[in-house]
Amino acid sequence: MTELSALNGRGLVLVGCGRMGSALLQGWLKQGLAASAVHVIDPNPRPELSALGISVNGALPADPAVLVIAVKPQMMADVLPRLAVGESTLVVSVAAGVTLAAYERAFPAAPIVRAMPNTPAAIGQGVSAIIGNAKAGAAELELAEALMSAVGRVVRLESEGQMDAVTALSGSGPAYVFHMIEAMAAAGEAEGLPPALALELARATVAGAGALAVHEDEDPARLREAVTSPGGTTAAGLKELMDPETGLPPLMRRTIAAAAERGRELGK
Ligand SMILES: NC(=O)C1=CN([C@@H]2O[C@H](COP(=O)(O)OP(=O)(O)OC[C@H]3O[C@@H](n4cnc5c(N)ncnc54)[C@H](OP(=O)(O)O)[C@@H]3O)[C@@H](O)[C@H]2O)C=CC1
Ligand SMILES: O=C(O)[C@@H]1CCC=N1
Repeated sequence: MTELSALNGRGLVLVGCGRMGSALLQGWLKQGLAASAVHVIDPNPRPELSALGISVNGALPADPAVLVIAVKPQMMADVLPRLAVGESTLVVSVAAGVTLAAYERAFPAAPIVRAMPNTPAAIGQGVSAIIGNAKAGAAELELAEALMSAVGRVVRLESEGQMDAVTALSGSGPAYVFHMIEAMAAAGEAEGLPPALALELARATVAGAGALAVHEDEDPARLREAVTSPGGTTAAGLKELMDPETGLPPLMRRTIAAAAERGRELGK
């Protein structure tokens, strides 16, 4: 695995240091990237960046090792024409929707990797999918993997065509889970629980179930069955939740289809 300290000589430029950019940056600094090697471009940078010794909105290195783009897709038309890198800089973008072809028009010589992380990256528990363009060889993909591994696990995609579905599933997915916590808590309240207790139980249940789901990669269907006593409470609840017409499967299908479609629109 590539060590991020290897970037300290030529440096890394981060364009957009909002929620995702700053989560990534924290991970990189923990993994040995020197603050003095980081150059952030952001219109409203957090004051602590300069205090850490990071260059903020200053002169950029002529030939950085990596250029990371973490601005909103809608900003891309403004941002890309202002940036220029050559063949020896790896471009990594985490933006939803925006295609490798769009980055290739801006950086025709560069190896380019699209990455799709998610917000658990902020605590090192994200999952990112990556896909590179034709100029991104094994070394560049390994470097992109090292960058995204700093904030969680990484999967490599077989084709860029999978990226909108990935974005809809794992990129947006934490929001669905947070909404499930909200919905479970509201339902607990409706059954008579005090709001704070309902929220505590919902949050702890999702956290515990999530931890169990990744523990030894257990099959979620088996985990579900282990909760479900024949003729018991879970079976009664799941009869509603798993209803093929009105339950979670068709709702999740529509949810992820809508998110993927939005990714395709953002890429146009
Ligand atoms: N949030 C998420 O869960 C995920 C987001 N992403 C992707 O990450 C990207 C960033 O999203 P997120 O971090 O949530 O958004 P944020 O709005 O939190 O971050 C974007 C940052 O870019 C800054 N910015 C705006 N214009 C420019 C510019 N011209 N040059 C440099 N920086 C600029 C913004 O500043 P200001 O706020 O002052 O405008 C902000 O700090 C998006 O493309 C999104 O698709 C990917 C996976 C998950
Ligand atoms: O909502 C969005 O567009 C971004 C991409 C995935 C998560 N957040």
